Amino acid sequence: MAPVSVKRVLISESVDPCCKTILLENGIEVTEKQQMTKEELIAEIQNYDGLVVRSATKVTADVVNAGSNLRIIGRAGTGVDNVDVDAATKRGIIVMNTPSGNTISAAELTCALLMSLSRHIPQAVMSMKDGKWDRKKFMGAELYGKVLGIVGLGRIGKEVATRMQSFGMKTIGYDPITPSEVSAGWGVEQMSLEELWPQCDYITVHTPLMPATTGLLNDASFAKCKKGVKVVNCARGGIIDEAALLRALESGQCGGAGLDVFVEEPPKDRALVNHPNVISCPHLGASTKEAQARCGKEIALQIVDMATGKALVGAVNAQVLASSFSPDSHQWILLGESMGRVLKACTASKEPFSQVHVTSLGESLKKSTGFLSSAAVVGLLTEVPQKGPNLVNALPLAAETGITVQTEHKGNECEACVLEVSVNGSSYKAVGSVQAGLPVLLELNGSVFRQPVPLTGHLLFFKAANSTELLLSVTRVLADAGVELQSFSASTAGGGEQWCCMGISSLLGDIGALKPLVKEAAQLTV
Ligand SMILES: NC(=O)c1ccc[n+]([C@@H]2O[C@H](COP(=O)([O-])OP(=O)(O)OC[C@H]3O[C@@H](n4cnc5c(N)ncnc54)[C@H](O)[C@@H]3O)[C@@H](O)[C@H]2O)c1
Ligand SMILES: O=C(O)[C@H](O)COP(=O)(O)O
Repeated sequence: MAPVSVKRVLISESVDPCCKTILLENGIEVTEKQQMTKEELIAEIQNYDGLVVRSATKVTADVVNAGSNLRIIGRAGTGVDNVDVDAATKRGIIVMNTPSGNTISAAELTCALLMSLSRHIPQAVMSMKDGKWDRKKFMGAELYGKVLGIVGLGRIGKEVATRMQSFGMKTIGYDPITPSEVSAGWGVEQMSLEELWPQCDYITVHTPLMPATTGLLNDASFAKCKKGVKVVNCARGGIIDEAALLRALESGQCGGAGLDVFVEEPPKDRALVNHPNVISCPHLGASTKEAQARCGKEIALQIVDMATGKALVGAVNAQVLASSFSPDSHQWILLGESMGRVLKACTASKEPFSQVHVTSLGESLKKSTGFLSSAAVVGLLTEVPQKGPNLVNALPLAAETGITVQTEHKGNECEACVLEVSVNGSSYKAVGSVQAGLPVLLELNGSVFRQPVPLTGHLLFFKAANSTELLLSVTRVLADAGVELQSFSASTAGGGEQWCCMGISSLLGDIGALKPLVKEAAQLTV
């Protein structure tokens, strides 16, 4: 992928200073502005091509759309639920995060909340500060031998499990994606939620917030738990339904809750925070020097790597493009885009395409089918290079306009890209490759070029009856228009007609001058 130009970055939250230092060292201007209102952020964002946030900045569709120059939104941390990723994708903006930088810190806070719940440490501290010496009130229970249910066995869930096992807890869990054999390897027996709820003395949730996990612990699931179960949420507010939790605390069904996150942050409704059996923190899971240093450094390096075309790491909305950063992928991307543009120009019908089929051929292109199809769609949707969709938003935009894009890979001796499009029941096809480091067209609508056509500069394509006069007549039209002929390739003649392509010094002012000589003609710049 061509480097994504990032010259000015806005950091809108307290991110470790190493982030700014790394960006500055790599020639990227940095502005730090914290606690902006939504309106201030909308007014400010148009001046930047990069934005770095944590969880407090709400990067809504309004903010994304106001960022007319925005190319990258970097999340120095894990959750991207404060970023409208769909809106960013539609605008061709890459969203990236640093998901492992704060894993240990979030896991340690979870363990601290579990321990505090078992021994009422925060409540005892408050009572001491209040001048009391109350030894009876804070009778606790050992964690040793108790059952901890872990819902979500990803990075943090795993670290919590191994730490709490050292306290002698039995760890059971549920995760729809992490295989049971994998979690068994770190001591977590998996089971269905129905089986899990009644066994747990403690439950901790470590999933992302999404429709399937919103209200995962609700009135119905609390009812299935042991009376007095204690729960921890260090993931996202709303995974444990807050109203159901309050009801369970009041009835005693829930014996205590440790909360680091809330549906609304800071929470205006203080009922949970003020409940005597609730201990809470103001979203401190990632607030350690180490986690912040890691996340700040990682997001800065990821932005620099992307801006220099070295690698795309941590993208949450453009993973398919990660392989587009390999050294020789750039020419294949240019090929895909150019083939798209050629096919669009040389398609008799000017109706929008309904179906696009991209096939990559050759073992070395196995991982390139994703970005080749995005590149081809960019070419099909764009008249002028660099203006319009990019590799990030091409496929979502195609889907939005009703174009079906299919991709396929076939093992083959030669590397090539085959692009087929359908419009109004007719199909058009181009075949291209990269030869000697240059994108070339090999075949157009069934006509195979005798010499591969270099896809660069201004190109004039025409289809005409095979005749010796043709070339002379066309060059005369070019000369009359002051246009120089730079290269020429013709296809083998099929049915007496052939496709020809001329590299020309500039586009013809009026392509209509060729009409009496040819059956079809199109010119474009690639
Ligand atoms: N409190 C904090 O400051 C803090 C810090 C870091 C991360 N977090 C949050 O912690 C959560 C976990 O982070 P992580 O890095 O471990 O993420 P992760 O992606 O590594 O793990 C999440 C796991 O949840 C599982 N999952 C998805 N849907 C599920 C479902 N319906 N039921 C059960 N499991 C399901 C996934 O398969 C995955 O294994 C995220 O919400 C993240 O935003 C909070
Ligand atoms: O998802 C995360 O990384 C955590 O919730 C931390 O958020 P923060 O960076 O705002 O502390």
